[in-house]
Amino acid sequence: MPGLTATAPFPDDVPVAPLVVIDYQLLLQGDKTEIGKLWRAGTELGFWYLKNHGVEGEVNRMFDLGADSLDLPVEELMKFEQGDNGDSFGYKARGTIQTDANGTRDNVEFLNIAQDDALSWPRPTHRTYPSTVNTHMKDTVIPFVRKSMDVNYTILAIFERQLGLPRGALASLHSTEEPCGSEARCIKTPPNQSSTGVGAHTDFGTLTFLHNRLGGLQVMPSGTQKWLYIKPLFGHAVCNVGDALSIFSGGILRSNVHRVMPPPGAQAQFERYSISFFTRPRNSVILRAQREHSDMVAKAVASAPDGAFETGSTSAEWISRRIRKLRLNNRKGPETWYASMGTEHDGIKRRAGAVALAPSRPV
Ligand SMILES: O=C(O)CCC(=O)C(=O)O
Ligand SMILES: [Fe+2]
Repeated sequence: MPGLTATAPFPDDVPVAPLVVIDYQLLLQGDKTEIGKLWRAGTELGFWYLKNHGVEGEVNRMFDLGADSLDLPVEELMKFEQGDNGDSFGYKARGTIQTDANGTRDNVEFLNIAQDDALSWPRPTHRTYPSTVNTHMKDTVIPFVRKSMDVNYTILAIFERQLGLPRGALASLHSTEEPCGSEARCIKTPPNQSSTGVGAHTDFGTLTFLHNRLGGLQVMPSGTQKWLYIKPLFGHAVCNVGDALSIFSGGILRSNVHRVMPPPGAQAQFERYSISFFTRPRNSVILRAQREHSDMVAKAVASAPDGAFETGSTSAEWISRRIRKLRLNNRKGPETWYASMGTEHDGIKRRAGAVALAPSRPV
């Protein structure tokens, strides 16, 4: 199926980000060198590849499910549209969100399936989904969600230890006893685009587990003004830290700015799909540094500007604000775009600066 397999090679003449490769099996074995590599990746770029994660089969099935679902007639998909109130779950139609401060329309569509709806299936916790999702909930979505949760919780437990937090301090903020914003996502970008797919952003939540076959994802390393492609590597996931985890850690872990551009070179002529899983905190968790529980986090907060990492916002409010402000129907001017921004942008860390705020352009 076009876009589902890499039908053209990733070009070798575009700038590429030097992500480290982390071996998930070594993490599970408690390998100290691998844990050290993960810690450096989490605190420096905030992105890394993950190999041997054991979710390859489920990911393949999610690519098929995503393509089948986003091939449904748009009138059918529109019955599940996320709307303008800041809800994430459901279908996001093309052209409904802005990709920069000028209000440039996006060209991607996606389907978000709540972790809670997968776990409570067949009873919906949040909402219902298109028929393709229902048909494959048991054999595809639920196994993908469960395995992705295991991967992200394993990484979270490592960061918890490395940050000097007591056992369970981060895990308890992500327990399933309360609804949360965690979700699986399939994104589809049409072929031969010249404009931005997903504008510069940080991820809203804790950890992202992403699967790409075509290029297009770009990251801007901190202290630079350069967008670098993340080259898809066969069987390797791309993982990254989101805002919530950056805030919990007092900024020690980095939630880096990234965006999705058309696939580079000959890959541009194909439809692009991506599959991701976002772990996010329980809805009522307040996004603030966990400084009472860790000297390392307390120290990081002490050296940051007053009030940094005290958002006063619950996880649910944080996500809802950011999605609401992205929707073009809610746009009042450039300030609506700025209000959609997360930790790299809104003054909590002041790292990426004005560059990430500028309209996105292909490199
Ligand atoms: O499609 C991709 O490669 C990444 C998408 C992304 O950054 C997101 O959905 O948050
Ligand atoms: Fe993202």
